[in-house]
Amino acid sequence: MIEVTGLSVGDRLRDCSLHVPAGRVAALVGPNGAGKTTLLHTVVGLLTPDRGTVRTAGEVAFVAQDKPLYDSFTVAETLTLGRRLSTRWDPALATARTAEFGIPLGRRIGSLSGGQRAQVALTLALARRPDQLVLDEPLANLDPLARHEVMRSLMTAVAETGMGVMISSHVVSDLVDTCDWLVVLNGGRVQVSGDIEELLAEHRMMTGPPELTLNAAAVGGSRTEREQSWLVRGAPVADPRWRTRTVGLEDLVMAYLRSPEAAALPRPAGVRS
Ligand SMILES: Nc1ncnc2c1ncn2[C@@H]1O[C@H](COP(=O)(O)OP(=O)(O)OP(=O)(O)O)[C@@H](O)[C@H]1O
Repeated sequence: MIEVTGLSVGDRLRDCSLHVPAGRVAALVGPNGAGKTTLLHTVVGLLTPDRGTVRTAGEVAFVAQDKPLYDSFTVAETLTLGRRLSTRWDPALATARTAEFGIPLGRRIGSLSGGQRAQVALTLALARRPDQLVLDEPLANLDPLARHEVMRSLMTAVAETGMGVMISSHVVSDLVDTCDWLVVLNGGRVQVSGDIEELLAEHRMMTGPPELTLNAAAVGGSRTEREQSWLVRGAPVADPRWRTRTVGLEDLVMAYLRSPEAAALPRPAGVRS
């Protein structure tokens, strides 16, 4: 569970509120400089906000964007350090994961591939048996195969433990199959926070001839000489001259990012039952 209320950090985060229920796998998406890292650092306690509060339940493990590990340590030494720093350390999980990914315990961290380094960083976090895992761009700089492997192994861990995850990424397609909660951050503000299935069910794309007036709550749209298309939140428009189609996660995220003033937040603000 992550509950953020009225959070402000300089002009990097402005009055952010969101509530991710326990056990959810939340995607945190937004353009460069949106404030994703700042939000995650505040959630895990690395940054003190100017205003607002953060609540998390249980043990929180964080994997930072640059996956800080000691290059001169071997994998075994890295795991030993992890064990010394955690009271909940699961040695069997740590050894099984490194074996599963074919990472030799005697190898120095500095000589690992990007994918192996990501898996060691993830292993260090998972072996602490967290209730909430927070990952800042864990897939950055990884090739498509390694991205898939990291996400697959993460989802296996989630299925086994029921822990909550918040994972930031620029690439929505990496998260489509794995996340069930969406947070869109744009210009330091939370634009969207909600259950992905519910969000997709309550939005639709409406396309119609250019002269029609749309009587619905539109997030954003586009217009050509021949037609106009709008992402609409709420009930579909009854007029049969409008064609309606369901939206995917990428359509939804892009529409909100293009309309920074639009928002899809739970009622009452920031709190879900
Ligand atoms: N230590 C800092 N002090 C002041 N401003 C900062 C600091 N770190 C980042 N910023 C600024 O805060 C804004 C948000 O940065 P942040 O790294 O949180 O965004 P982000 O969404 O994670 O971006 P990216 O996707 O590029 O990693 C940016 O404008 C950045 O330049």
